[in-house]
Amino acid sequence: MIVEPCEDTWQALPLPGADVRYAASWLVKDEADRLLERLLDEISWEQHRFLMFGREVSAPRLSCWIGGPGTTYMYSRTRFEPRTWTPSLTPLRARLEQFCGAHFNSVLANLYRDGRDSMGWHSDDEPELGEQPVIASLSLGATRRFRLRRRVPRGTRLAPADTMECPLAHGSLLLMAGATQRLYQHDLPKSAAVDTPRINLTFRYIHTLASRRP
Ligand SMILES: O=C(O)CCC(=O)C(=O)O
Ligand SMILES: [Fe+2]
Repeated sequence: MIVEPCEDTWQALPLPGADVRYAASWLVKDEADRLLERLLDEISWEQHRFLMFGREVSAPRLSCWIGGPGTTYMYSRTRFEPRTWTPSLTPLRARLEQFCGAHFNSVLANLYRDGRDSMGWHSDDEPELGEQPVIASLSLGATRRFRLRRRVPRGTRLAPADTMECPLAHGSLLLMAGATQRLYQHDLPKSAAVDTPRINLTFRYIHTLASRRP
């Protein structure tokens, strides 16, 4: 499938020290609709399990880690071997590389089946992503609340006003670059009112580190 981004411009989010940009309708609605249908079918959705406080837990969403050879990804002390690129994702990756001026060799696909699925606060700061990762995040389906907040030392209180919210619309693209992961965390909270699915694709570049853990 050829994905033709529509003309759009970046809107920078006012987060000191970070580089976060949002393009509200990177894909026109028809293309976004078709891509959502294709990906629901094409991706082999799995429930990832990982360690949290020493216990194995199931992620509250379905996921699939996709990439080329050597793009093994470690998070929460769990190792994910990549699945291969799918027919819709290959041309999409090329378009995104051109639009963002960056290389991507992998993508984490997440499927939030409805508003009960979510993702907790985290930064995408694993060593294999490098010092200043460029992450392109494409959203399809239900609009969900994406939040960002500054990383602060443990025990520091943050006021509600310290959290910025950016609803991610069907066909939108969010780019996180520079010091964003080092300085900020993000999450996708549960939303009781949402009863339709959403797919999010975060395109990344995995560096092969000589010192990687086995
Ligand atoms: O679903 C989203 O918009 C966020 C996904 C995310 O943060 C991630 O995959 O690391
Ligand atoms: Fe993330």
